[in-house]
Formats: sequence, C-alpha cells, structure tokens
Amino acid sequence: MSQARQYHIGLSAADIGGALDVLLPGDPGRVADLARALDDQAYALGQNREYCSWLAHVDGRPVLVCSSGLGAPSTAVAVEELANIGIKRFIRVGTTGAIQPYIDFADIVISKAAVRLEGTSRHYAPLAYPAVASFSLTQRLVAAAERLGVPHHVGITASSDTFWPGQERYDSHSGYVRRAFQGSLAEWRALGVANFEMEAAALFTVCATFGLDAACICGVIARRVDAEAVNHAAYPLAAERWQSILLEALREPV
Ligand SMILES: O=P(O)(O)O[C@H]1O[C@H](CO)[C@@H](O)[C@H]1O
Ligand SMILES: O=c1cc[nH]c(=O)[nH]1
Repeated sequence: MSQARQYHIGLSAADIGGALDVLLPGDPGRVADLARALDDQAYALGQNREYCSWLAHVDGRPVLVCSSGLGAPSTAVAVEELANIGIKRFIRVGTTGAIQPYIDFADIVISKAAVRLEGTSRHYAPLAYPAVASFSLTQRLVAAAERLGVPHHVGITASSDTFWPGQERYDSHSGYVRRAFQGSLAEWRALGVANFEMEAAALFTVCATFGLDAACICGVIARRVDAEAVNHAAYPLAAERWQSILLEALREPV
C-alpha cells in the first residue's frame, strides 16, 4: 500500500481511515448526498478534477465515497489510485438506461457482468477476458435489495464509451449513428442484456485483474423501449432506492 498522495484523486491512505470499501458514483455532484445518506456525520475530504471524496462511517466502519467521473478512462484511473491507498471493494452506483421492456423507471439493476463495448478495459486484459462482477459483493447488494423489497433486476449490463452512438441514440448532434451500431440495441436486447451505462465493464475488468472485488448498482432513468430521452422525474426515487440498498448492504459485516 502506498502512503503517497495519489496524483489524480488527491487522496492518501491517511485520509481514508483504513476504509476497505468505496462507493463510486459517476457524478461528483452526487457524492455529498450519498455520503450523508449513509452517515449524517460524513465529511468532505476534498476534490481534484472529477474526483470528489467524502468519508462516511457505517456501524463504525469507514466507507469512502469517491466519484469516478464519467466513462471508463476516469474510472480506471480511480481504481488504480484507490487500490494504491488500500481500497479492496469497489461499488459503482449510478444511472442507467434500461433496454428490456420489463424494467421500469427507478427500478434498480444490479450487474452480474458487463459487455465490454468500451476501450479502456482492453488496456488491462484482452477482449476474451470476461468483465464479471464480484460474486460475493454482488450477492450482498442483491440480498439487501431483497430484504428491503426494492424492485430490482440482476442482469448483464452493456458499457459503452459513448452516450449517443454506442447506445444507439439518434438524437445526437449529427443525428447519425454509425452502421456498426445501427440495430445494436435490438441485438443486445435479444441477447438478454438489461441496460446501458458507461463504466461497469472497465470497473469489473480492472478490479478482476487486480484481484479486487467490484459490483455495480444502477437506477433506471431511461427506458429505451419507449424513448431515447432521460426522464429526470425518475431520478429521486432511483437515488432513494440505491441509497437504501447500499446502506443495508454495508451494515452487514464482511
Ligand atoms: O449516473 P452515472 O454514474 O454518471 O452513470 C451514467 O450516466 C452517465 C451518462 O449520462 C454515464 O456516466 C453513465 O454510466
Ligand atoms: O440511457 C442512459 C442513462 C444513463 N446513463 C447512460 O449511460 N445511458
């Protein structure tokens, strides 16, 4: 473990009080709310670039909340540096677009694996290497969702490098989706993929190659069976649900 202040996240081991767990929301603007939902005494550690960090305690155990930034490259940087300062369990938490008709707004999707549509994970392992979540960490999230009765789905997630073409959205600036992606949403749906987001595959791959545990829990704010647009009204309930699941899961001693 390194004692040095990490270049991008701006944290050192001394800052995180021996935390082994990190929650990784994509958006730095969501860190404070999430940390306070775990612990009303949670406090800010600082912010560098897209990496905003707070420290919370759950039943006396330290839990770091640190934004990953948007997309795979910044997530991989966060994993590298958080691993350097002693983090062992990484839980991504964020928003997602569901592609299956049975998944509703604000439902929770817990990823058991991810399709590696992004490029970052290939810097760590060849494409034949699977992007799988940690069984034990994922099982803790699923058990917590079940205990709380929160509507949730456990499924395969497709992680794209882009919000528009890679998720086959035609409402982009150009309105054009490359031929390689035309029809891709229907194909992922036919193959049983549950949802689109942008970080899980890199997180799972990097953590697995490091021998670390990773999981991903997302709340549905777009239903791609109906529309390309995000439904902002779904966010508060989705966030309330993921916060309650995470608190319940973290209360369980490992
Ligand atoms: O809500 P977050 O965690 O940012 O996650 C999703 O939202 C962003 C796209 O809007 C991507 O980061 C995607 O993975
Ligand atoms: O549709 C969506 C919604 C959130 N995040 C994504 O990456 N896609």
